[in-house]
Amino acid sequence: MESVEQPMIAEFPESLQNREMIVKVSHVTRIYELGASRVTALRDISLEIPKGVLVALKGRSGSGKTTLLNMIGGLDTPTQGEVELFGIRLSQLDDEAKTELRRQRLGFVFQSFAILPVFSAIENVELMLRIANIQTDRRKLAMRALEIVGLGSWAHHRPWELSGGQQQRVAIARALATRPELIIADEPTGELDSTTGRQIMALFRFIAVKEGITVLMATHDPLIEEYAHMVVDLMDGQIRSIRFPNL
Ligand SMILES: Nc1ncnc2c1ncn2[C@@H]1O[C@H](COP(=O)(O)OP(=O)(O)OP(=O)(O)O)[C@@H](O)[C@H]1O
Repeated sequence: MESVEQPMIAEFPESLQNREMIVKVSHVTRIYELGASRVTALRDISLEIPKGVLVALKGRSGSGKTTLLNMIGGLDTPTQGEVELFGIRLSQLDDEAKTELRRQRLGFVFQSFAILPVFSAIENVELMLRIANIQTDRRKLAMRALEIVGLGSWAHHRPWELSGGQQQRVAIARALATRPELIIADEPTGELDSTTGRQIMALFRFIAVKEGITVLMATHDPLIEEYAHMVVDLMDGQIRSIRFPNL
């Protein structure tokens, strides 16, 4: 495979230069061993992500987006290199500490919504607060998260009474409710039509700007160019460019 010269760290525009960097990826390589064959999913990636921005990870299928999200979310371990979240080196944490860090400081949103059909919208959100071991005010916190995503009046509806876009909003409220510092979203608009997809991207931008929560989303969707503060283009496991289209 042709080797390209990667931008090491983005040259941040002035408005981001004094922000806290909440994610630091340093020279990360991830090689999957499948019997005798080896797949290099990420190759010497370095990247810094500032607080309070919407970051899009773009690239064709197989370019390494999900692998990089898994590294940053502490769900997988680099073959080489280091990931730091909030100044903590993930390599220094055992599995239990990583799980705790995820529960307390990260939120996850997936393409398939993954909300539970037997529970109402608010019960789905409260369940996450219970998992995060939050003992008090769960109903209030869940309602606030549903209000942020514009579903305050749908709190007691069950998923089958909601549209796909509304179900994804419940999933976003669930990720928001614990007040994470970083939300990681893998193709969150992949199952939505383009109008609904746009609304979800605008919502993520709103969450980044108004709530100060960094949102890192992997997407194929070209509409993200209109919403993301920072766009990282991946190709064959390497960063091809880092851009700042909407600051
Ligand atoms: N568990 C695994 N075992 C072996 N190879 C893997 C594994 N996960 C990913 N890969 C390979 O690593 C490369 C990057 O995959 P990855 O899923 O990160 O790409 P992606 O950009 O997220 O793709 P998509 O847009 O289709 O989700 C691909 O060649 C893929 O086949």
